Amino acid sequence: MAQLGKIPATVITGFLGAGKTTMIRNMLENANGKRIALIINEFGDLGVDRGIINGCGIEGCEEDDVVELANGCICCTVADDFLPTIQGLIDRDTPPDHIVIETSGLALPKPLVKAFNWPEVRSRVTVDGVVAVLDGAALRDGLFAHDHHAVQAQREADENLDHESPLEELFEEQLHCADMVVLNKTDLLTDAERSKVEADIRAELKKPSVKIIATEHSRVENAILLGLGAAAEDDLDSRPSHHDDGHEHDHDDFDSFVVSLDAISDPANLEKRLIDVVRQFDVLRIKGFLNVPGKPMRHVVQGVGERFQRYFDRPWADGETRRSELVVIGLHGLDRAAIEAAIKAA
Ligand SMILES: Nc1nc2c(ncn2[C@@H]2O[C@H](COP(=O)(O)OP(=O)(O)OP(=O)(O)O)[C@@H](O)[C@H]2O)c(=O)[nH]1
Repeated sequence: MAQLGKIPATVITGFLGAGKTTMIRNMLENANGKRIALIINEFGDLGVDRGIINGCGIEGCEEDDVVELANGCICCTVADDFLPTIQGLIDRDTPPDHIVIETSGLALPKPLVKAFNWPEVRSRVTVDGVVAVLDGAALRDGLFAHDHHAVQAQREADENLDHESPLEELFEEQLHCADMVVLNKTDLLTDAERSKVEADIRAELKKPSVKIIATEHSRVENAILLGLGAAAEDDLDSRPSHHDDGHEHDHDDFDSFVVSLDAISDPANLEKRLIDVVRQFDVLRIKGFLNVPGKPMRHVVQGVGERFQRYFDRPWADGETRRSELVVIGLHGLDRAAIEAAIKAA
């Protein structure tokens, strides 16, 4: 048993807003004393996901068990950022029982799995499994279609679709690298839609052994999620990638920036403007926090495409500056000035 004594690491991939952070929160809430360290690969320079996890108040979830990678792309920062981070975790006096890595929704998973073959890491950690979280509602809406002929035909028929979007490719990378697929947001699907989406995913998967688990709010038992024993770092060949020829992906495919706002007294009105922004520009995801005057709690905003959620998540801490900040993530070439103006328009 080559894996004996190694710390298992689970890599969680999935497109923007699929439900990765939600899954991690569930996992921490049900850790049952297992010490789980989290490595979060944020896209953009505002640690929103960290904020959501740290604000959770989950017992046993210690502040220093959450480590954030500074740069948005793991595959380019493996040596400078990721390896030292993982080394730091395993060199602790009490190393974690399990390491969970949430990749940015736009990251390629395979270079990350490859990084576990780095000598000092390989001897101590194994990739227990790669889990792909998928947004069932987005798939139903055909946002990441698998039928390339249809997509191509659609592109040719529609002048607005002339650019070769890298999104399908990224989506395939995540599926092909996965040991388990979590089909999330099934509350938004009918039974027939769910069967269709599952069949589409099954057709795209390369390994018949990969299980597809349908979930609402990313609820999967830890016993199912953790302990897959995949040793993915030894099994790279079964995970085909568009980038296996060494061709680097183009980091300019995506943009992200932070918009700082004044206090927001009417979040519902702001949401309307955000939906307009998503409709007008190539924006994929908007998320962040708002300072609502007169409210003791921080207000979270989460947008995936045109679907927005808002809620008060926790009280502002003593000494914490009450701020309103949103991260906007989209395809390269976002018109930042126009988007900022549209968001701020009274
Ligand atoms: N209706 C519905 N909403 C969900 C479900 N799972 C998650 N959401 C919502 O979808 C939004 C995105 O969820 P997250 O868990 O932040 O997604 P993520 O994959 O971490 O997103 P990124 O960090 O942007 O990549 C949040 O508003 C969630 O509350 C689900 O099963 N059904």
